[in-house]
Amino acid sequence: MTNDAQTLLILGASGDLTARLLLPGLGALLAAGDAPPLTLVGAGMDEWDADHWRKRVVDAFGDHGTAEQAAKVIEESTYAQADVTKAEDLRRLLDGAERPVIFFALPPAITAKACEALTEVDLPEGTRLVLEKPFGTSASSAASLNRLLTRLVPEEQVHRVDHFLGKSTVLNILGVRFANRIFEPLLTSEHVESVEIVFDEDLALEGRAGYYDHAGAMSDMIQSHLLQILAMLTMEAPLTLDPQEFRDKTSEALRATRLWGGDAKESSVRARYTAGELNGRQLPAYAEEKGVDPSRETETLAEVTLAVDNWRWAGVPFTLRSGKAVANSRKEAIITFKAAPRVPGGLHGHDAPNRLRIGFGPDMLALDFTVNGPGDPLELDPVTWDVDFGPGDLPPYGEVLRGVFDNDPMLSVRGDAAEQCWRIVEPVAAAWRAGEVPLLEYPAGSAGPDSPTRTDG
Ligand SMILES: O=P(O)(O)OC[C@H]1O[C@@H](O)[C@H](O)[C@@H](O)[C@@H]1O
Repeated sequence: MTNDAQTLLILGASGDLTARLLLPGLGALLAAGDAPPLTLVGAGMDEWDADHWRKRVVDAFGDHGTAEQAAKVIEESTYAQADVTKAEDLRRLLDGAERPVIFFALPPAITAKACEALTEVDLPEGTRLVLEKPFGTSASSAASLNRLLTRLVPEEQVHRVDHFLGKSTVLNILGVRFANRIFEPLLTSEHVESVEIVFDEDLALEGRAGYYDHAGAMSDMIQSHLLQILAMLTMEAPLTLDPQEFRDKTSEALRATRLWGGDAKESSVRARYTAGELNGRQLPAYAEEKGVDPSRETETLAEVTLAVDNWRWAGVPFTLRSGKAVANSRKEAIITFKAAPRVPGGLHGHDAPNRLRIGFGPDMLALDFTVNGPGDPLELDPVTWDVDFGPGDLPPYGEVLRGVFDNDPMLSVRGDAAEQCWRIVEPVAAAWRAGEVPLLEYPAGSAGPDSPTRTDG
């Protein structure tokens, strides 16, 4: 941890992201004693006084707020009403800030305007820019935003946040693959039949129409988070976790990734939930949720099958899927191995595939395989070995902020990777816009629409 004093300036301080994820992550980091001496400044359109802002911070920090450094940060924290798309307001906010971290907790269009305005401001030494997903809305808008950012600070000082990279089991993929000899030699097209990366949630829209109705499941989850997991699962071993080296490897994997079979009609599914009951809650149809424009045809569940077209993975389908309001929600990467080439005659009874599963909530690792089980010694039975990791020391936003304060961009998405992620999903988005893939329906609280690629279990 660096001991240089820093200022965390949150643009969009009154928003949902700040209260729900960013401040709780900061509180946990401060309570863990892992943050530098910090000044916290909130800025937003709302006319708040400092007391109102501090109360929001206290609420968001929860129990962490009583830790010594957290209490000090709260006490000294200030709030400024500002139009963050105006250079004069940004200049005022940055006046006297030490090595500022500017966190854009804002929608993409406002972030782009705020960055534009920053080109007219002399940025203090050591300024870092932290941008939320979605980073742009297409490969070309992401490329323009990247060009704009290079006019502000060097790439190592740009942190494109993907909080999935701060999740402990996502980071655990590195240890599972590259610190063991057991799994890595099997992770090739010779042994792997298929891979699924599934993040189904029992959460529904939860009042986020303003953002979600313009994003939909593919931009919200697949284009960002699930492609990052795919990159971690398919990358070659980095020499070190030096950010340049690590991100070269993940970018290389993304560059090899394209739509399976090249036809979105065959390789994608889109759907949205209708009314239903989920965990005792009656949910309205998505189209009837407050703030939703039904004519937009926003999907609440997306599934895309991809190929990672390189020597190691050619021929293995990778299916990425995420849905809202799904019952028994699964959050796992499931690597399904090919069957044993031949089971000796005489062994009988069970032929379920071997699987390695990496869970992203609950955080766990499991291996499903076949043994001669109890009873009849020649009858085969399935067994599962699993490891429960429990939560990481810090919530994902705590990890992300630790990287930013330490000037370590490893957990942030590099500019070229952000463009690649859009490039991968664009043929699907185009086919959806053209109506080539039907928008299916599934009742909230069901398992989602039927999909030929689906593995239940
Ligand atoms: O499970 P987590 O860590 O909250 O992440 C899932 C969330 O990730 C966010 O980035 C998405 O915008 C949400 O729609 C989603 O619910």
